[in-house]
Amino acid sequence: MTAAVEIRELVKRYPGGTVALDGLSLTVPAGSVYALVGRNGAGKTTTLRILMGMLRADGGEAAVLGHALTPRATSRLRARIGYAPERPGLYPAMRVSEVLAFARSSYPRWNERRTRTYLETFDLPLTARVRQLSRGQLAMLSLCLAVAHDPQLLLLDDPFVGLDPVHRRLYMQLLLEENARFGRTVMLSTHDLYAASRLADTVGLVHRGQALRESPLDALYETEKRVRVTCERELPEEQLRLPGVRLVEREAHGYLLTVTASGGAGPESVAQLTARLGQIPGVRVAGVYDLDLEAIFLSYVESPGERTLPRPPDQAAEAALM
Ligand SMILES: Nc1ncnc2c1ncn2[C@@H]1O[C@H](COP(=O)(O)OP(=O)(O)OP(=O)(O)O)[C@@H](O)[C@H]1O
Repeated sequence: MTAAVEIRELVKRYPGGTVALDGLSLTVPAGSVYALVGRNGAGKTTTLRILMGMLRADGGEAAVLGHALTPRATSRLRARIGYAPERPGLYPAMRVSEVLAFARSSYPRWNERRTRTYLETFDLPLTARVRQLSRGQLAMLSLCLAVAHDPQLLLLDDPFVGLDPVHRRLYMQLLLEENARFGRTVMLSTHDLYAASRLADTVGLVHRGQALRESPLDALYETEKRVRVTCERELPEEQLRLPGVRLVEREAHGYLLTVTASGGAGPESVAQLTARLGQIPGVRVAGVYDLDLEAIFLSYVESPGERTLPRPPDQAAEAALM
């Protein structure tokens, strides 16, 4: 089996008309740590809930651990999936020990020793009540619950929210260990692009219910670059828009280009693309720069109007209107 999750052309419409998924296709390789990233409302939670069988898609197909997602399959698959939802729905009055006992009764397999070790690692007292737990502590308890039954696949929805940097690092170490030692595939949605870049080997960028880009992280760094060009004379922007050039920004002595190599009809490598740019009369390539995951993310999903804050109302103009 090569894919732990395979999603093809998935569509989900909510009552009221919101199209949350608009033909989403993704492949999560078995054994990978896969980060699903995207803006608020991109469709990440919807995707994970469909994979858990908590929501029905309106179109398309999905397969989890080699099984097509039918209502019968999902109830059986749940024993093989560890799910940590965005907002864990635990009874506030229950103690941590009671939550564990309740969850244990639902699974034939349960690794009590490891669960206890994780609780200790996270300093989670068994006697605390759910309502006394902070947001970060709830996230950690949620992970303990998700891994306790030795699942093959972990689906974690925004797991780092509320974690302090020390706990976030511990949490990431545990995930990497779960992945490396026990071969669990981890698919997580997150806005924490630092964590995603440290953890994930594959990234899926979802935008408005569609996959904008899906790639191994190494390949993403290799193919997404910024190129600074200087121009001897005034040059229309359009001349720089070669295949593979996604964004063109004006600078003092030229332009800053955001480029993607190997993109469809684009060039095969960044070197080829810069060579072609250098052949444009009057253009000199001054430098090629790496991008981190956040910069890559922003270059795909940020619209130009969002880069500047709205201007405060002009008081003089307002006064003149009164
Ligand atoms: N129960 C619902 N009823 C109606 N619309 C919904 C419902 N749940 C989600 N949506 C809408 O579907 C879209 C996708 O939501 P979803 O929660 O999947 O996004 P997300 O990528 O997880 O966002 P975030 O990063 O903010 O958690 C959004 O426009 C959201 O408002």
